[in-house]
Amino acid sequence: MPSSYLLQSPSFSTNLKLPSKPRTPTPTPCSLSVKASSSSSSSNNTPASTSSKGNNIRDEARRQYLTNPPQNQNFSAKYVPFNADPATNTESYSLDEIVYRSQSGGLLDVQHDISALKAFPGSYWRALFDSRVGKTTWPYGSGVWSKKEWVLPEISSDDIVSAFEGNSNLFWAERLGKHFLEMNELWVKHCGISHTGSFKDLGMTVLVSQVNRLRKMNKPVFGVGCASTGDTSAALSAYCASAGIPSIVFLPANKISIAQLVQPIANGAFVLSVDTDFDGCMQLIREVTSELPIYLANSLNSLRIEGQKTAAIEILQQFDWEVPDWVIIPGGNLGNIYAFYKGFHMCKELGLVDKIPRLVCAQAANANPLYLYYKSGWKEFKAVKASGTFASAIQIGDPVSIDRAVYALKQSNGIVEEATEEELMDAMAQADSTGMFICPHTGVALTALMKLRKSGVIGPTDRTVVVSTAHGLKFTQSKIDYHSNNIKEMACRFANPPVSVKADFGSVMDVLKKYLSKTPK
Ligand SMILES: Cc1ncc(COP(=O)(O)O)c(C=O)c1O
Ligand SMILES: N[C@@H](CCOP(=O)(O)O)C(=O)O
Repeated sequence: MPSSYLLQSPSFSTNLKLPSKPRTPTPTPCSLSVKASSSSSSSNNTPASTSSKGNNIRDEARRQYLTNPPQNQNFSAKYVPFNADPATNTESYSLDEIVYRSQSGGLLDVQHDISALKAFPGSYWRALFDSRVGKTTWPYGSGVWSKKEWVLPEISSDDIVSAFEGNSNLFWAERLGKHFLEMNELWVKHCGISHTGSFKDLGMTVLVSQVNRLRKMNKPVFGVGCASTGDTSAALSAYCASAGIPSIVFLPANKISIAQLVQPIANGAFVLSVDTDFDGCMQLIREVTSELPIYLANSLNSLRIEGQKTAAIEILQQFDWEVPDWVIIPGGNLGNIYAFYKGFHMCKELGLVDKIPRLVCAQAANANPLYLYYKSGWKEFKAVKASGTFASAIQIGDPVSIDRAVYALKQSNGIVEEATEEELMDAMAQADSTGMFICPHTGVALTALMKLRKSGVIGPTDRTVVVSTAHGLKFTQSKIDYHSNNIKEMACRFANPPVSVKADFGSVMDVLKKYLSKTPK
């Protein structure tokens, strides 16, 4: 068992002696009045959070809305059963209802009024979204809320709880691509460079904003709860704290990193450390939220998907609306793979692009129910008992969004791959050696890429995006274990342990000369 699991107390010790283009706004291309890019705060040299009249950015958004309300915009969204046949389905719910499951017990999906959105051409949406990047206009400075019409079109900007999440870095991983993968077009979408250090912020801003609205409507929501492997709980507690809403998090005891554990504690959440695994916590929170006025924040709640899907739209935007060939995503509870599919699909359906990328979902071999299902030719799904993995945030054996993931993969001609502990840790170390500092889950996704490159499925010139889902700084213990050669039955081929040396000139020179003679120029 990796030693990071043993971390529950901050007083752990280790063998390793490590020192303790913003875009130019494009004019909106149609006569529709769009409050896209009020530039009052940036054009008059006043601080971003206050206008020249002393209003804050929320006040300014309200004033803009009242003086110049949007014309001809009847955008709306509702819950429908996931993958229901639109021709026969009669079941739907307002987003202001508290409902997580369909009548038959299946998943729900947020369905947008596509015909209202289609009243505007793809070129309109592209220009509108592009015009909002790099601004502080409330709420469009967020990469999620810059697509508000496609996310929660009916929520008042006043109710939005946002840390201006999203707009994350999509960078060209030149050396990793060329050196380790013989490919020129490897890109990493760094969703972990975010407010709480993971992609969960994208969905949580949407969910907590809707909760804020529900509470103002006097709906019975005392607080918001989730089960978590560490990232959902961090995001939930931060957004709730920012809105003054109580949060309750169920964490599997001794199975998340110290950095993740401390996040909800610091943000004032009510933290339950439960003696079970994530699947056990998930079961408990589902039961609890059906009894108590605690709103369920896991991605079973389809509101989360609406925020997470914006990362896919961002990728297209960052490539100037050119579609990459492949997008590789690590999967656990499996909401995110569907969120990416949904974002890409909406862009195609609404004419922003003409195709979607092929999706790859990557799982840890120790927690691989989707992989096994895929390998069976989608014959029979069986939940598994997930074992310990360094990719601890995806240690999930009974994913709630299994149906969503299968749908996304089938619709995108997708593939599922898996990574052993050694493969994912080696991949992480290789990526880090090219200047990154990725999380083990991104190591899982990179392993999938390495396998697909080796088998020739992904070609040397294919433009490929690996989604990095969390910040590496949340998972330093795994890196310490690896670079200390401190993992049972793992060769740690790329370990780079520090060299202990006496504090005298001669010893230091000896060590350096040896290093220089061995290191290739
Ligand atoms: C860092 C990280 N990567 C990947 C995932 C997988 O996302 P999903 O559960 O949506 O499949 C999670 C959470 O499960 C995560 O926290
Ligand atoms: N990795 C997740 C697991 C729960 O995922 P969710 O997206 O279904 O809430 C976490 O960080 O808790």
